[in-house]
Amino acid sequence: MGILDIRDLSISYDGKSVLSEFDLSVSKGEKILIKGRSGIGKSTIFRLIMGFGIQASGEILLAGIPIDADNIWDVRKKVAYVSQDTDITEGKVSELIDEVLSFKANRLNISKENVEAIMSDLSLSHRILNKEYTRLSGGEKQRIALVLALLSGKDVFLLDEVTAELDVTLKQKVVSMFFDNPQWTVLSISHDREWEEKATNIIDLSGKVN
Ligand SMILES: Nc1ncnc2c1ncn2[C@@H]1O[C@H](COP(=O)(O)OP(=O)(O)OP(=O)(O)O)[C@@H](O)[C@H]1O
Repeated sequence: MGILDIRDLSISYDGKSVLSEFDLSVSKGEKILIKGRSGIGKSTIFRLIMGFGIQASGEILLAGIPIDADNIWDVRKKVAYVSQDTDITEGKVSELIDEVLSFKANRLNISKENVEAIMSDLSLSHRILNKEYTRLSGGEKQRIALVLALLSGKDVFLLDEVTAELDVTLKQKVVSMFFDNPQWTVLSISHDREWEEKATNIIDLSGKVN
């Protein structure tokens, strides 16, 4: 049993099979790249793990416990999800960061210097703190969403195309930020080769689908 287990997962939309009898077992600390052509069902897997209302058969377990409607909020407390849709929130960037840091569990180890170091690694100037999130560029939103995930204190990450809008240097930095921590379990959906080069396991969904 892993930190995350997917067993016999099948999904279809309007009679068309998207995923069929899909199995995956992820051990703590693994760094997984999920790839496969557009529309094959990669994002659907993440949405199911986070409990975003899709009918499916099969089972998903987090640390051995089947995810269901009663415990989905526990799952969301433990798993950081950065979706392709970066229009996730609104408010000033500084307020969003303060909100994440205000959760008791996160206050323990994170200082203002940590935040500044992460932002500087992602080439984000401190001036962005005063901007409205909704006014940021696509790449800036993506990087702030990553900062929020990195500060969340969680240790399982589902990252959906989070480097798509970044330049090569930033892509490499983001991959290192998530993959270099041996404690973190990371599943990344991406077409970027920077993830493929460092992943411990590559799941290619092509050929697994009807
Ligand atoms: N709510 C929905 N209703 C109907 N069809 C859906 C729904 N959500 C996803 N689909 C379909 O399921 C298939 C898989 O979608 P998904 O977003 O998982 O693909 P993906 O592999 O992540 O693609 P991409 O690489 O383009 O992001 C697509 O054909 C999509 O149109």
